[in-house]
Amino acid sequence: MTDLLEVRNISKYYSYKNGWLTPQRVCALEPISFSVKRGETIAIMGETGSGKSTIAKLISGAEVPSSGEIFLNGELLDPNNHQQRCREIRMIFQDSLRSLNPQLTIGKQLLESLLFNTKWSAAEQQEHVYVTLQKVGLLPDHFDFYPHMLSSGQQQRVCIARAIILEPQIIVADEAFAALDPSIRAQIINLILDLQEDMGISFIFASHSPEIVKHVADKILIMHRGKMIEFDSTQALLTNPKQQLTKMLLQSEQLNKALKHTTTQE
Ligand SMILES: Nc1ncnc2c1ncn2[C@@H]1O[C@H](COP(=O)(O)OP(=O)(O)OP(=O)(O)O)[C@@H](O)[C@H]1O
Repeated sequence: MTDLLEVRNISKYYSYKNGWLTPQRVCALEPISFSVKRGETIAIMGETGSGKSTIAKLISGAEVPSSGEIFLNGELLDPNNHQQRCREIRMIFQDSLRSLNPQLTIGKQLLESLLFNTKWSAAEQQEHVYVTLQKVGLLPDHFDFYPHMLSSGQQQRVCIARAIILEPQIIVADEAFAALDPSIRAQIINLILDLQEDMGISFIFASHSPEIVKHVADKILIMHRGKMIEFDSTQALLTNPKQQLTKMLLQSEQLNKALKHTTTQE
């Protein structure tokens, strides 16, 4: 497998004003570098506030890095070229279900990306939406449904349809499936694995769930207070973690919840 994505020394600082004081600078992410191969799945784990979402937003182009560069197939990605980024790298957000417009039918919402990013005829666009609905396990009839007419699992399938409709090379998901019922979550994860196999998409996802990470990820990146403290294959981190935090994050869901609780109390 060749490197599809290369992240080189990207960092993120936020500035915010605190009353009349001089602006404060927060380091959300210290410079990190890693690469992702075609078809590979990378999980990002870490406590709350460790920088997982920041990495997801920088890769998807939702935020501009303070330093560093990102290369796709060896080509430098321009942080301000949103059209290039949104074709090749798609993001599924934490509150993806709320990102569906309640006033537009599913078909119209899926057509939007095609209108802005392709020169296809209306008939070609419509046909592509039907094919995409089918790929995520929905029916052509769902084209005319409004979001409230679908179950949460079906709505999540629509979010995945929206992510794959432009046939991207990478999907970035930020805790996108955490709110789903466990049985639906399992179906959605399996759907993503099937799509990944069919379409050769690389998948980068932030997650607090060791169960999902162990099931899905080829490699795991461990974050702690804005720093990458470990990055290795899932197997290597399960059998020989170098950091105590890695061990704890990969232990059971219950221990993980306890860890999350103690870190938020700090
Ligand atoms: N827009 C912002 N302005 C100021 N600080 C921010 C901003 N976004 C994130 N941060 C800070 O950057 C750090 C990393 O945040 P980030 O959201 O990446 O963490 P996370 O690991 O994704 O957390 P969670 O698991 O809760 O989603 C935190 O200290 C956060 O408060």
